[in-house]
Amino acid sequence: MWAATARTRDAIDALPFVRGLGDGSLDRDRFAYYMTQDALYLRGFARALASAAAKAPNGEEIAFFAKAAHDAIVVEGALHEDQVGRVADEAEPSPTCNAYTSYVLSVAHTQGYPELVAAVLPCFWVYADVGERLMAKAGELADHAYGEWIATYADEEFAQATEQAKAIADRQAAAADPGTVARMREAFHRATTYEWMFWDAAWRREAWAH
Ligand SMILES: Cc1ncc(C[n+]2csc(CCO)c2C)c(N)n1
Repeated sequence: MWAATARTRDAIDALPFVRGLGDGSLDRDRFAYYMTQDALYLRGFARALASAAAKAPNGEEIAFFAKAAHDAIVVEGALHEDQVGRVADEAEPSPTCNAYTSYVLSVAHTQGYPELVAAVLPCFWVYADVGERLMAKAGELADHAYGEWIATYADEEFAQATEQAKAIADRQAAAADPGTVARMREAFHRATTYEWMFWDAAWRREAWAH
């Protein structure tokens, strides 16, 4: 599945937003827009993770997704408050933020556990992948404008959570019928594309036309 998204991942690395995050040259306004949209995304995404916990077949996977839902709000929420302060209650999700969260929530509500696992996997995998790559290039994080962001996603514990999410998806795919596997691939691919769109939207400071 990961191999099928190689083009999208190359496109993510090439995004001006991601390059600027890596070398510290990204302007603060675009970063603040991204963090505000991300806070709105995390609230919806945490609900999808909680749904995955509700659908999970065993205690280990219930605990994994329930902790991921918790971390999406608490751990990443702390990063947000450090970086941009509390998100204003009146902040409105952008079209892309709305589309991505609505998409994962629609999978949560209309499809099964295997498809939902595939839909939430890029959120872990893309961020661990980008975090690791930016870390390798970043040098001393204390002197880096976006060091705290990079440290959050290059973290070893986060890498382990990503491995666990991949293992769960692999087990589900191995036991699934061909129709379910096809829907898992589609969900994985679409969510990976939404990850690209999310950064691109922040670069463009995307807004609603009306
Ligand atoms: C657009 C967007 N995509 C992925 C993440 C990363 N992320 C969100 S929730 C979660 C699981 C619990 O930590 C992870 C890894 C993000 N912040 N913003």
